[in-house]
Amino acid sequence: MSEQPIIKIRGLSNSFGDQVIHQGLDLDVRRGEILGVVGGSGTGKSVLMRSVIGLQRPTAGEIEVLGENMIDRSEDEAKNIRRRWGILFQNGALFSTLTVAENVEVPIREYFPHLKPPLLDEIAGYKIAMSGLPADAGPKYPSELSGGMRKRAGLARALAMDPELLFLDEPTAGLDPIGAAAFDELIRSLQKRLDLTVFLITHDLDTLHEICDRVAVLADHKVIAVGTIAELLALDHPWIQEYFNGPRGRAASVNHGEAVPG
Ligand SMILES: Nc1ncnc2c1ncn2[C@@H]1O[C@H](COP(=O)(O)OP(=O)(O)OP(=O)(O)O)[C@@H](O)[C@H]1O
Repeated sequence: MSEQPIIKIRGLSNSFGDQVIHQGLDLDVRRGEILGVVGGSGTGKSVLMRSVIGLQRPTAGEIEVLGENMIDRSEDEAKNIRRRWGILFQNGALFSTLTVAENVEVPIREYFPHLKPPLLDEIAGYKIAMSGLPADAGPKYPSELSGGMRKRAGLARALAMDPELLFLDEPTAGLDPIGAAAFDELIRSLQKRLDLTVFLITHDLDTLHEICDRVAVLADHKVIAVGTIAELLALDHPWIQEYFNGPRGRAASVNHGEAVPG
């Protein structure tokens, strides 16, 4: 794993009216890692992700993604960077009037408008299979799929353009524990196979233990700590201790065979 950050955030501030969300937030995401982002509800995890992908204009700060400055880019420049990442939004954000295959084809058509259906279908079929969906999922509409299958369809679309970077917003939310564990496994295996860097917002302690290389903690308007779970546990911050060392945190540690302090 290289030390060169694939996402570099410095001095990021975001506010809505009087409500300060981020102030002076710094964060590096290293190439090839799965970085988990955690924090209490409303601490601004989604706003952080939206800032990085250019959907939220920060009030101050610098954001570099894949070596490119993300602030004040022209639409053409932004489009060129966007094709290098994939995003799985919390609810899957699939177009309900398109089939799964058509959903996967949306970004491909945007960048390669001249590709003909046989090739488009072939690429979509490949991404659908890669996401662990059966081949017969392609012609189905999102409403015909289970929640877990919809997530996989969203993932297939996120992978459509062979991204280097994947943004996942609470990918296991709403899945049963077995479905969530299977989805974790899928993310880990895809990350290895495709050499992806993953920015992953989650509340799921099992996901953090199972697949995250490092975890960034949002509190007090910034990233207060980033490291492995063992490194975070060594810190004396009340939220971190409560989160990882509370009853659920301890159960997750035990389930993953880690030593639980005191
Ligand atoms: N477009 C917006 N306009 C005004 N306020 C917003 C906007 N987007 C987010 N907020 C506010 O910013 C705060 C942070 O929101 P965000 O969704 O990033 O939190 P979060 O950490 O992802 O929370 P959760 O864990 O509950 O999903 C919230 O108080 C939210 O209401």
